Amino acid sequence: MSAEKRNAGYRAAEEVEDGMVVGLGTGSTVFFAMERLGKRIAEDRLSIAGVPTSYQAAIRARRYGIPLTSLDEYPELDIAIDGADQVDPALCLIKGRGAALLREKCVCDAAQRAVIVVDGTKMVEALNAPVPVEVLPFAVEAVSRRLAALGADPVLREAVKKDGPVVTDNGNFILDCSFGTIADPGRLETAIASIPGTLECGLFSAYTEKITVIVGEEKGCSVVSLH
Ligand SMILES: O=C(CO)[C@H](O)[C@H](O)COP(=O)(O)O
Repeated sequence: MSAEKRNAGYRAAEEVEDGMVVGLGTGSTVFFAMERLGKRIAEDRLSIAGVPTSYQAAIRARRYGIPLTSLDEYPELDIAIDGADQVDPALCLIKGRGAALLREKCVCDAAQRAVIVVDGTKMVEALNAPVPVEVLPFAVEAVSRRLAALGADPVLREAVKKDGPVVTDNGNFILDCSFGTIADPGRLETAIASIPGTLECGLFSAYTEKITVIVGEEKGCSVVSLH
């Protein structure tokens, strides 16, 4: 599995050109892209700045020698590189296993292009994984009821190595919501977004035109886009 992830990440790093400002996603696959970018900075004098989507991404980027900046400094990014949990044939995504979906969506929205790095197990005919929803703790019960009315059975994500719920980098909770097979991701995303107290959900259905998916294979990778 890590060979596939490495191949996808390394290939994504080749999409980055000198002078670019790069959104840096969260997760094990995108870290390979960061590792490669760090190498290009050190060996090829690549000059870039990264906008990290989480504390974890920021820590990794620093370790690899990638200079960091912010979305305030650069509200428009040249490119974002990120992972995903599922990708459907229309290039709609489910993200958020790492609970970084809110900043990841801000960065994806701000980027001219989004390069999504996955292994082949993430490519599905229809999205059916639980959708993470970032929720204001104040409203968690009310939001939970509204999500249940949409057909989910929301589960408050529990932390590992900490008692109680996961608290995101933004101070919020995560509800993991299984909807079964999602027939219309855009419609569901809009319905979830309309619930007061919901910050974001892990459905990414509005960026299909600017997304390129790099699917890592045992040897090499394949590239999927709608254009
Ligand atoms: O959305 C994410 C974090 O919130 C990740 O990008 C997604 O979960 C993929 O992670 P990995 O590359 O480790 O499989």
